[in-house]
Amino acid sequence: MSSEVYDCIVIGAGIQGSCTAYHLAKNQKKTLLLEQFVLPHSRGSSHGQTRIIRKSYPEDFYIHMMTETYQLWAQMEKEAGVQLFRRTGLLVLGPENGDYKKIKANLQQHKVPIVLLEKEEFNKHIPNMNLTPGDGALVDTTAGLLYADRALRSAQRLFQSYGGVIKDGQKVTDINPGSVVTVATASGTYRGRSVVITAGPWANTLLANVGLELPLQVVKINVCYWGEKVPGSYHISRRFPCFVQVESKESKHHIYGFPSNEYPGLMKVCYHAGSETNPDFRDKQTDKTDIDIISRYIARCFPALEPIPAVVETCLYTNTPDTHFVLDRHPTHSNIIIGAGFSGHGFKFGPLIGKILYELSMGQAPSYDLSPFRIARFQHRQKSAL
Ligand SMILES: Cc1cc2nc3c(=O)[nH]c(=O)nc-3n(C[C@H](O)[C@H](O)[C@H](O)COP(=O)(O)OP(=O)(O)OC[C@H]3O[C@@H](n4cnc5c(N)ncnc54)[C@H](O)[C@@H]3O)c2cc1C
Ligand SMILES: O=C(O)[C@@H]1CCCCN1
Repeated sequence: MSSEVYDCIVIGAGIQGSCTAYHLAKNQKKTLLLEQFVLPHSRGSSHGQTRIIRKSYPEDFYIHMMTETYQLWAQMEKEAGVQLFRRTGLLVLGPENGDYKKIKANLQQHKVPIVLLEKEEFNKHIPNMNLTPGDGALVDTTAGLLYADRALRSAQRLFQSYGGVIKDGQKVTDINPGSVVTVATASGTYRGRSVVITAGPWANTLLANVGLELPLQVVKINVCYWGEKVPGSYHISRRFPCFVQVESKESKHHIYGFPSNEYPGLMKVCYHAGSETNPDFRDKQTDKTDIDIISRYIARCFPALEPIPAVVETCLYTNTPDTHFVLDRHPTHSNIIIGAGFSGHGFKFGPLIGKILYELSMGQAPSYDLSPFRIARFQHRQKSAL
């Protein structure tokens, strides 16, 4: 074992761990970032070209957090000298009385600039798309997309430029709590005054080492790309926005997509649900119900797309029962910090999550009210003996 003691060891180099490490090193903390796979990799939740960034949430606390998050992304863009955010607007659609109504009211209450689209003028703004009768439609004009792979690389590169150390290809196999925490991998043992666990779909595997089990469900998401019948019909350069259909005839779960940009002639449209999986054996899943749901939605609402996917990739969600994140200290070891359960919507918050986990790991008061994110909310479900 090396005699070196880090201020913090971050386990897991997805967007949350990489952003946490970035804040730590930027604040002169001696930090080690450990990753089980050789970087970059596509087996967790943070790979792929794009993610939606938006204030369109029904909950106040997420809108509130997004104000600073946009600033932190802009700051990271500046430091990295790389474009990470592209404003496309986000088209939000759904039956007037459901979640759509809550999102609209929340955006209006928080004075987020939006444009309400009446059905008569819908196609003037959004060509090649059919608005479902009875659905409301609005555009959150501040929203857009994040270049995800680039953002992840930028956080890791900045972390290293501030003196941080990344050791990839090193799976953590044991964690021994104490005032100095010992973390073991097959290649070495490391010591840190604090540890942040941001292990994505593997969170519970790691937490078992510190006597904790959270009610997390790992879900495989099919990331589907659909061919444009006329290439360019939904292209980003034609100002087609990102969209979220919050509920639809086909499903109560979101269907969401991005303007075509990543692969020429293809538009990414996905379903916000999938089948439960084991992150180490996920390719055994063959359920295609989700793809059928998107197909039917596309046939009905996107007349200029082929309703059969041209490319299907995979990505994992780690869901909590209420879909809110876990941002907390370990209940008995206060220098072990947990960031988990990002439930398919955590990427956009990366730099703010990183700041919050940094604050917790340094024993500081967090800048936000973390009550929606506490482990204690699962008390009745927890299987741990704590
Ligand atoms: C298809 C899809 C679409 C999404 N769309 C959006 C969106 O539009 N907007 C949005 O905001 N969010 C979105 N999300 C959610 C977002 O991408 C995730 O919330 C986020 O990437 C989670 O990051 P993470 O760091 O927690 O997990 P991960 O990226 O999985 O990182 C965890 C890391 O820990 C490592 N690790 C695990 N165990 C160990 C160990 N024992 N030792 C060392 N390392 C370990 C893993 O290898 C992994 O690299 C989407 C997710 C998916 C899958
Ligand atoms: O976090 C987001 O913004 C998207 C919305 C749709 C579902 C997937 N995640």
